[in-house]
Amino acid sequence: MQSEFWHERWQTGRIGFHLDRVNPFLQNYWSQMTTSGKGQVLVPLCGKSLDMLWLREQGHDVIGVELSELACNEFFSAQGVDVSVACNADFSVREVDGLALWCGDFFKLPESCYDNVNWVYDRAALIALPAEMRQQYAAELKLKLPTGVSVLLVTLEFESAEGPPFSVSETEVRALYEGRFSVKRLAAEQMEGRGGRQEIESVYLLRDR
Ligand SMILES: C[S@@+](CC[C@H](N)C(=O)[O-])C[C@H]1O[C@@H](n2cnc3c(N)ncnc32)[C@H](O)[C@@H]1O
Repeated sequence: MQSEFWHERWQTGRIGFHLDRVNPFLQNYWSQMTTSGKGQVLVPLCGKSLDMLWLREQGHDVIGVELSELACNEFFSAQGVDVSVACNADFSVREVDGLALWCGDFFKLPESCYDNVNWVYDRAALIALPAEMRQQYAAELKLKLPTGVSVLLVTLEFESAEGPPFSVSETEVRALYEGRFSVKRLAAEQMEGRGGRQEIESVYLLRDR
């Protein structure tokens, strides 16, 4: 999936993936990720998701990573926050009150960004990528995340090979992550998706072994 595809989606406002509310799976299942206090949450391919605000409200520091400058600007302007932009490696970085948005290619994120990560929240990141990139994405996380990290992963399954979003089965989640994490499907809900097709939205808890 080329970055141009996503830039164009943001420029033309074709962002049907964006929710104007906090994802209910996050609210319902975050407590299963964390029993101990506050920490840092990495949100890969974050768009301008309100989920990051919710995580911040729980007292966590948040690092979002997003390709689109437009998305990053819209995230802060929607909150009426003026934010300055700094440069770091291949990224522009906006940071306010423990919430940092790193704007650039996730696959080029400096290793130091992983140093203090306690949890990862992935909603519509893995499923935004075609099969080969999903492997690279999971490999990146397995390699760079510090010991003890857990991941809350939200995926979609449906009868089509087209995407994004791409259908990702439980079998694939296990194949991608079981090398390092135990994988538990916490819930699955059937829903009507694009064009009325039947989709299953699942939430997984991945725990470092
Ligand atoms: C399907 S959207 C999901 C956004 C967000 N997680 C949400 O729940 O609304 C995928 C996002 O990933 C971004 N993206 C795609 N490839 C990326 C990459 N290589 N690095 C960083 N962001 C990327 C896109 O611009 C898009 O905003």
